[in-house]
Amino acid sequence: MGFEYALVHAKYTIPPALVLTALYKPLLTRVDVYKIFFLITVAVVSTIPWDSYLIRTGVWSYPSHVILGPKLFDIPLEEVFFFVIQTYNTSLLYLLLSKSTFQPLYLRVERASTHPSGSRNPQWPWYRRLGQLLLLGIIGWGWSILRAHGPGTYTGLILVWAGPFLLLIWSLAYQFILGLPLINTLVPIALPTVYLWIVDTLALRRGTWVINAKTKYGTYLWDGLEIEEAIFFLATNMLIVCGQVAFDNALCVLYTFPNIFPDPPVVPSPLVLIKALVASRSRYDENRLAGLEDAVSRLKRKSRSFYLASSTFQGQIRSDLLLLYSFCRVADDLVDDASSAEEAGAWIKKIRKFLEIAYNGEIEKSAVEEFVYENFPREAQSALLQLPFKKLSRQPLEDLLHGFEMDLAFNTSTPIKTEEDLEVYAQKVAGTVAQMCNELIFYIYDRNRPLQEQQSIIQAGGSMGIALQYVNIARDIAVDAKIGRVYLPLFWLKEANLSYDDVVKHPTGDVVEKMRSRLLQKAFALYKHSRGAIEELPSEARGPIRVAVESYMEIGRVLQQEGYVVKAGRATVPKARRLRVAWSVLNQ
Ligand SMILES: CC(C)=CCC/C(C)=C/CC/C(C)=C/CC/C(C)=C/[C@@H]1[C@@H](COP(=O)(O)OP(=O)(O)O)[C@]1(C)CC/C=C(\C)CC/C=C(\C)CCC=C(C)C
Repeated sequence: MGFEYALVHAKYTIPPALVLTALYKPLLTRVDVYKIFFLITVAVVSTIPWDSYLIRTGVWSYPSHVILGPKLFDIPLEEVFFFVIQTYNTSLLYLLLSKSTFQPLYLRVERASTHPSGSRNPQWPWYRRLGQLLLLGIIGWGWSILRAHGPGTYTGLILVWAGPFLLLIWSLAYQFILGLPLINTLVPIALPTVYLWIVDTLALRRGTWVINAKTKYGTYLWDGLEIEEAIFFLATNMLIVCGQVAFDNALCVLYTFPNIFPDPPVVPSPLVLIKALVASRSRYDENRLAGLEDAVSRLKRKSRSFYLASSTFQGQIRSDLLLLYSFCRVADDLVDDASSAEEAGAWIKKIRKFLEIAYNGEIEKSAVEEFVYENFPREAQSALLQLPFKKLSRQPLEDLLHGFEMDLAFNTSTPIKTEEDLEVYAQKVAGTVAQMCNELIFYIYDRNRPLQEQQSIIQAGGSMGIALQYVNIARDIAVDAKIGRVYLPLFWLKEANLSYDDVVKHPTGDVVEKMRSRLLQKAFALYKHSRGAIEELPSEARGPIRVAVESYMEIGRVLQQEGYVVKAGRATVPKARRLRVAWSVLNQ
């Protein structure tokens, strides 16, 4: 009995596990736990028979003075623990590096050239076949050197064992394996592989495990690292990362295409995942993918706070919030960028008509599409058509349009005379947005929560939306003045002996600053009053909603400091500060 092998874990595998756990913990979801657990189970179950065979046939061995003693099918427990901890570490690294990637963008439609829409991505099936041929070749070569019972035995055993798993994963998930950014695939394979090569070099030198001289080539990658060991760690990390990628590929198909999977579960069974992976790629909805692509690029261009927050959401809710943002942004821009009040009014009318037909269960989808294609500019169409209106009630959307109508009234009168008017306006343009975010969250994660509980949380969300809108107004006093708008209540201006036009002409100075602080005070009071409700949301949404709210409220905190940085007339939160805020609220 000895502690040598156990010490390898104490020194080299457990410390990175602890660091990775601490780093990923604030982002961990139920699906992540499921994924890690699933892969560890597959890794342990598939490696035990193989490893046990290697030990029983003497390909490698462990001197009795380096292990604790207990064994499972002749495999020392330390070795079984190795399968668990390696899978855990590599999986966590993959999850960390993949968090910000919006994976549905890497799904590709594949259609036969006979399909009316023509041949999309005709190269993909070729990539699949090429990869399959390569892997079959590797398996065949492994088999031939294994059968020769010579120095290629250990290499052959690795290839014949790992090859078929890789072939299966490749055949199901080659699109993702090829398409995802290398930081999501190559890096989580390469980093742990090189690390384990170094650990292995040290272990082999100390004799913690020993490879039989007759079944190895005797070739070294570097001094002390047998080529077989190098291949083994590379192959196992490839299996873990490709397994994670395949899992994510399945989740993406499941959550992205309501035409194939109308109501997917949050934590799907392995059978459902397989169904998603084998679903024909010709059934992927191209319009849906284009809509998501538009939504991501719109969010990236227009809102740094919500873009950061969106990367902390996972799965279905991330797509739905992106699509909701896209809709709100497009509607707001159509109205804001109109060349006259009449044109803006006409856009509101058309959006209202769109809602009317989209929510009318008796009108065919094709008729709704036709209406949008005929009435809206090309770049706005996907934002309207992809709105997840089945998960949203109609009233907040209608209220949002009322809010836009209040904006239009600036052309004829001053719609915000009192603090109450300001609150009504903020409720319409932002309270409604918060309501819709929360409706989506409850629909996806907690549909069965008693309606009364949902309502009280949604109401608190509405107040939070108002707080965010106050921050928005406080930030944009000068920007709004440039287009002739003042959202500060007329009553406040009169108290300070200012007229509406005074502020339009001079939106700076001590008096305006005082009003800005007054508005921010109101914003922070509402924020403090409603932030507790975030902790009542389903667990998956709490951290990300904190990020969304806090990174926007941080603009308010910046505005309260002297000498804040202004870009394009607006106070901005430096990127490092935004990241710090996000990290700290995720860790709460
Ligand atoms: C994470 C993620 C992708 C969230 C998406 C949130 C979303 C759908 C935002 C829509 C934004 C939008 C364009 C709305 C149109 C009306 C409008 C302009 C509202 C103002 C937003 C400011 O956006 P921005 O700074 O880009 O706008 P301009 O520069 O003025 O053009 C608003 C200030 C409203 C934002 C309000 C929310 C996102 C609601 C936040 C509250 C919650 C999420 C609920 C909190 C929950 C509880 C229980 C308290």
